[in-house]
Amino acid sequence: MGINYAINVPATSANIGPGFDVMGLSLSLYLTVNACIEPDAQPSPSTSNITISYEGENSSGLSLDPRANLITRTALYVLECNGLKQFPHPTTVCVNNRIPLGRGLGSSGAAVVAGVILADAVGSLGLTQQRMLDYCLMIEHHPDNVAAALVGGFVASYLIDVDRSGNVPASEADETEVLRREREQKAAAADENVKLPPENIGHFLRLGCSPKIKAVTIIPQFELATSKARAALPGSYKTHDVVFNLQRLAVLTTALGRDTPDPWLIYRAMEDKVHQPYRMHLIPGLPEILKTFNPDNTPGLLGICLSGAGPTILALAVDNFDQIAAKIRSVFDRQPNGGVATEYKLLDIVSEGSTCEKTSN
Ligand SMILES: Nc1ncnc2c1ncn2[C@@H]1O[C@H](COP(=O)(O)OP(=O)(O)OP(=O)(O)O)[C@@H](O)[C@H]1O
Ligand SMILES: N[C@@H](CCO)C(=O)O
Repeated sequence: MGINYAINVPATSANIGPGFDVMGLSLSLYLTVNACIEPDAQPSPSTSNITISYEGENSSGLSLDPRANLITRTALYVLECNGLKQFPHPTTVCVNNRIPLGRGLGSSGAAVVAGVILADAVGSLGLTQQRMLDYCLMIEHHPDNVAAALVGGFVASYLIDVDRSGNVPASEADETEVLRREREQKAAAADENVKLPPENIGHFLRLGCSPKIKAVTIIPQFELATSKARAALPGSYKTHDVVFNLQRLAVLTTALGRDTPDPWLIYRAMEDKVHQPYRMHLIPGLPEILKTFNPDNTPGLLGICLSGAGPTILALAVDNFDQIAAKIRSVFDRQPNGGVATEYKLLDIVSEGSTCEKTSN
């Protein structure tokens, strides 16, 4: 007899053009984590009592060490914050991940959300959604992906400006994710005192999104680490560029929710001067894609942008999905040195966020 938890977390596309670190859309592509514990399971002194298996995207490249794997490492952090040193003994965790890694579809955000929900489930912590978001934000320092993955739909979010580490200056929020992960791993290995997240760090609002809109995602077959794409951004911006984005973002928050989406209104509202211009050199074909396709020459298209930190291209559309995908892919095909191989996924924007279903057998 065991208790099973089936956790489902959607992929997400962050930014949606001007909403850098603000906006996220949840998409019909999932990370699934099945966890099984015995009903009378007890905390165990050793991490070896948890078994992890993984199938799906990049199945050979991820660590199955519970202290290194992002899902279980996050779960351990949340358990430790709540006075539980380990997973219950024995715990088996089976991960099935359909979200490509390092492509701008929120794979790390989904892993972090799954880890928080996993801890909540196996530790019977009773965390509210708001508290879960606090934990997520201690790991993934920008709220756009995790908020959308947690609550679903078209989501705007902001962070309260606090020192999330409890003892590290807030400026470390800007360290690269690779460095941050190294620091967190060292801290975990040294079994330092675990810092509880401050309460209510992240705030979000679900916005309207017309059910007619689908996400055409063109996924280049190379990874781009978010840390690398963030390192390409400048330290300061011209007022004109910030105003350019603010104007568009304000319009975008409402434009996607209209019953009949206005293609040119959305197309212009998805332009950006804060992150995409600085990431062009990392994604061959991106400049041409953003410059070439518009609602006049590409019927059905509403708007086009880099998905998250890239390299995936997100085209929001109401019709002619396959034709739009073919046009974007052809730009990647024509890139020098044999082109850039891509995959195409037509995804729904899902209004349901993460779920956790409990069953006994
Ligand atoms: N299911 C998973 N299990 C364990 N680790 C994962 C999982 N998914 C992602 N990761 C970790 O997150 C890394 C990718 O994170 P990164 O932030 O670079 O890209 P992304 O989240 O896919 O893109 P974006 O943040 O732009 O949407 C992977 O290399 C891996 O270390
Ligand atoms: N807002 C983030 C999303 C990627 O996780 C970025 O563009 O860097």
